[in-house]
Amino acid sequence: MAWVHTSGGCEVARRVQGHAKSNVCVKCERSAATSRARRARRNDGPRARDTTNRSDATSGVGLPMTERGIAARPKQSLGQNFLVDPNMIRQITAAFVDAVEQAEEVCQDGDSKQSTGRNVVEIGPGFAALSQLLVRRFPEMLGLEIDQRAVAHLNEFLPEFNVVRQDVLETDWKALASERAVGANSGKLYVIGNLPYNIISQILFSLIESCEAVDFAMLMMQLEVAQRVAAPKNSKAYGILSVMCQLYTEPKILFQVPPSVFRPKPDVTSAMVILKFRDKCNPRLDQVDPNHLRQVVRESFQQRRKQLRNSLRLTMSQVGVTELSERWASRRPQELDPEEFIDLTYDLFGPVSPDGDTNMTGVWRTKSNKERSRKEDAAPAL
Ligand SMILES: C[S@@+](CC[C@H](N)C(=O)[O-])C[C@H]1O[C@@H](n2cnc3c(N)ncnc32)[C@H](O)[C@@H]1O
Repeated sequence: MAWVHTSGGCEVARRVQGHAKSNVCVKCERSAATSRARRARRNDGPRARDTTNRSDATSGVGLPMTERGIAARPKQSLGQNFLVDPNMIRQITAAFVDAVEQAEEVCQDGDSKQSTGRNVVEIGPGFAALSQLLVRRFPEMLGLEIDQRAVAHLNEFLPEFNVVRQDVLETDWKALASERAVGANSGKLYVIGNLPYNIISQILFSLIESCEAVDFAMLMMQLEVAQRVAAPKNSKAYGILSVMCQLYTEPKILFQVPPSVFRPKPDVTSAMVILKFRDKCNPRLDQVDPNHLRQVVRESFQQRRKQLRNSLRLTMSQVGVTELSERWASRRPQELDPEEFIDLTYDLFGPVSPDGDTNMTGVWRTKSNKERSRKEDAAPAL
């Protein structure tokens, strides 16, 4: 008689009462006996014991792990693709330590006092794949993690790591820097994160809005997004993200990261990117209203194939301009340097009014996780 595994699909084998042992599930074509054996191996078999030690191979700290190399069932809604490959984890942490040392210009002879990492912030440490190693070098570093299960786990098994439960999209980077970066060489934050891909642009914009508080950020992102961030003008990937990131930072793709180093495996290749925030952003940025700059960049790229004289029609009518100047009229947005968007904004709107606000807070970022889920809760089911 045909039967199927029930409860949670074929991974959780629960035999339907009365069916013979040799029966094969009509869905996964695996017998009940095979499923039982797999379950036994997973719970207390030798493979499970082996993989419990996998965190030792990764770090030597030995946080408890499941067979999949992670400490709890990943939540897709929080973009939880955990790093499990020891070599990749070492490569990322080594690159971060190098970047900190470069930022602090630590002398090769070791004369300089090493930072204890009070200004190091990890976004979304999860189950500490990176922090296990980083906290040894930066004992005062801070983790911002939204998932209470991860925070509780780290408090128990990695108590030396200062991690707080927080939505990174609600973080006030300037306040954090004045609290934690005082006395650090640059007086700014060093940020690292393997982040949920669905909020990466929001995080980038929130860091940009607080650019004076951040020295550099080393972030994992989808390769495609990394290429957009670092794209030169006239390339296909050049767009809003490229303009904004390059106006405020010098982005550089460090290396690619294959799906195989994560659990669960994402569908896409990722990349580690470092964004070094500019000490001196273009002084003309202070002469335009950031809301106007945002409007011009967005509108220009909304119809990227069109000449600016056509794509900027709305803004032109808003400011009462009938013709764009020769400098801009027949150009397309991908032909403009990031800095030229400041000039274009200035030409359209004029200087920011003396009582105008050049503070960027809230200009680019839109929704926090809380707002998003509130909105999702309120939305009617489709
Ligand atoms: C891709 S996982 C990476 C976890 C860990 N760093 C690693 O490399 O294995 C992303 C982490 O960010 C956390 N996260 C997601 N949204 C967040 C938010 N808005 N604020 C803070 N952390 C968040 C998730 O809970 C998860 O731990």
